[in-house]
Amino acid sequence: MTTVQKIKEVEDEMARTQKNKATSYHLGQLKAKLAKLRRELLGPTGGGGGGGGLGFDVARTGIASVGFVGFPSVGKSTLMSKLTGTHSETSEIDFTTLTTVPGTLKVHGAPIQILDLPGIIEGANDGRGRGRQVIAVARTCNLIFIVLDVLKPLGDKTIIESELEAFGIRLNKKPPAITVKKKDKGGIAITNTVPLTKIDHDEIKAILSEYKLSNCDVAIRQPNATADDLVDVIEGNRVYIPAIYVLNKIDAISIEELDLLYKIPNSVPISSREWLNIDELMDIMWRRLDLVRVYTKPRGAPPDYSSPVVLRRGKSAVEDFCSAIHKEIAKQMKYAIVWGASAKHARGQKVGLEHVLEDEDVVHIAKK
Ligand SMILES: Nc1nc2c(ncn2[C@@H]2O[C@H](COP(=O)(O)OP(=O)(O)OP(=O)(O)O)[C@@H](O)[C@H]2O)c(=O)[nH]1
Ligand SMILES: [K+]
Ligand SMILES: [Mg+2]
Repeated sequence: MTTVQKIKEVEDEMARTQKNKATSYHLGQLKAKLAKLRRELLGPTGGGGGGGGLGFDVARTGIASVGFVGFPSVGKSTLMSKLTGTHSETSEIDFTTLTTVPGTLKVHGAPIQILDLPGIIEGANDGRGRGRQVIAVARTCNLIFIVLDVLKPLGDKTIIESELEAFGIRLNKKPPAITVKKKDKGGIAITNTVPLTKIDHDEIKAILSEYKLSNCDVAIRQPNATADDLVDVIEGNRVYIPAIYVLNKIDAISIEELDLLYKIPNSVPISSREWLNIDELMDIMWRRLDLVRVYTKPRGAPPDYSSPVVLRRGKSAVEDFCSAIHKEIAKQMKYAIVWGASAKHARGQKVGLEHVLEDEDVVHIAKK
């Protein structure tokens, strides 16, 4: 039996099994089995095929990247070409784009790389077409645009989400607040600071046993933690990426139909052909990228607001700011003065290399 067939078998058995007290151990086992099979499938020697990385290795530029994922002919290339001015072939024929086409877009002084990708279809992650390569590129992006055709958005949305999920991508989600600490002896100890509503001790034990974890401390601080959350923590190779649902081709529907579509969370209706509502899309893109702009203030001169140093959240300490300018600057720095949201007072605050900067802060570096 191939890995794909084994996955199908486990999925079928899960669908047949009703969740209740008596079945939770069994369901826990099945969920862990499924995660292991998927890992096998997606590994370097995975049975899924899909070809090598040909044409998918693009030079990564810019401070952050946005990948366009969607079914064929939803308008990904039309949007990417118009946004970046880089030509990417468009047509009414499916699978027009056959490789990753990169373009650059400057937003609030920050160069953002836009990656137009080939269309994917159901079964992409088990090797159909170039789906696996597309999803592998999406895994490395800082933000994903899931582009949907407004004439058939909901079915497509579910399929794309599950293809990305199966590849270990978690959309619009934070890593679960669960820790699993291995020990040499002592068996299994489960503690929870929140009530367990979606998982019970039997299911937790089944999952641990499937991963041969017979001595460990499990601590659950995640409200409504699920078996899948626990499996994600144990597997450990998940990526958590923000996603925006871009509902394209609104020029083809009525205002009444549009009102219904707005109810999809994290969605933005647009028309890439008629260039409608692109401003809103850009605003939301900027917010979800969550970048930190820092303005440099030379001694005795006003700050330079024209070209910010752009940093990523989580890598926005004064030290990161220094290395973004020149690798020697951190060594030469005596202290920095910071004005803005991260500073304690409006007059400016004297800080060191470890101080974390906020968006639109102004920084002066005093040298030794
Ligand atoms: N009505 C309408 N048609 C659009 C819009 N955007 C794109 N299209 C049309 O949809 C078709 C597909 O557009 P593409 O940009 O090639 O779509 P794609 O998603 O890149 O397609 P693949 O590369 O094949 O996956 C073309 O005929 C476009 O002109 C839109 O906003 N409204
Ligand atoms: K197309
Ligand atoms: Mg295309």
